[in-house]
Amino acid sequence: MEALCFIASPTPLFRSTPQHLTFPPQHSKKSLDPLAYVQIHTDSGFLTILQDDENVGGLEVMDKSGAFVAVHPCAGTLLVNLGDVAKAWSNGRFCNVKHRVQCKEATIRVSIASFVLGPKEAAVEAPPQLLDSQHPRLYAPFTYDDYRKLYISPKFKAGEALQHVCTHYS
Ligand SMILES: O=C(O)CCC(=O)C(=O)O
Ligand SMILES: [Fe+2]
Repeated sequence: MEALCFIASPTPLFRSTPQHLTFPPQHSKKSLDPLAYVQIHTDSGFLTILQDDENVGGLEVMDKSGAFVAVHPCAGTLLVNLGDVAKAWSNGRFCNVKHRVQCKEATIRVSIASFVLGPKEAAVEAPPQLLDSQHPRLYAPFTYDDYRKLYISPKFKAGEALQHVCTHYS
């Protein structure tokens, strides 16, 4: 059995890597959740447009209390969620939702994720209009490529990488 995650072709703002998820989930580290197709994470880019499997569930998003809420399959819909670049650019106003995909059924699960990442070379930084004395800059400017290196580091397993580009003001 297997689950497939097809990902759209790259442009400077729109880029990704194909994933092929097998059933049962296979992990290199025993400490990881054995029921997860995709471990808890935030997406690294600005936003993700997801066409999930219309029949097989498994996607769960974390609410403000830290509890996971299932996103049930809904035919004919797309799901959009914001990622780390959106949170940094908005100076914390947009939420980079934590989510995971749990293995609920021994069957094929197909999802299509399209990632809008961020500028290829320019820095991601909150514009001056979003900053004032009540809202000091929360994140040091970074390029998406540099941030991606931090994001994929094995040190950050659960969507915590963005915390490491905080400025000293926060
Ligand atoms: O397949 C899904 O429902 C979500 C996949 C996902 O979270 C991702 O690729 O970042
Ligand atoms: Fe994701």
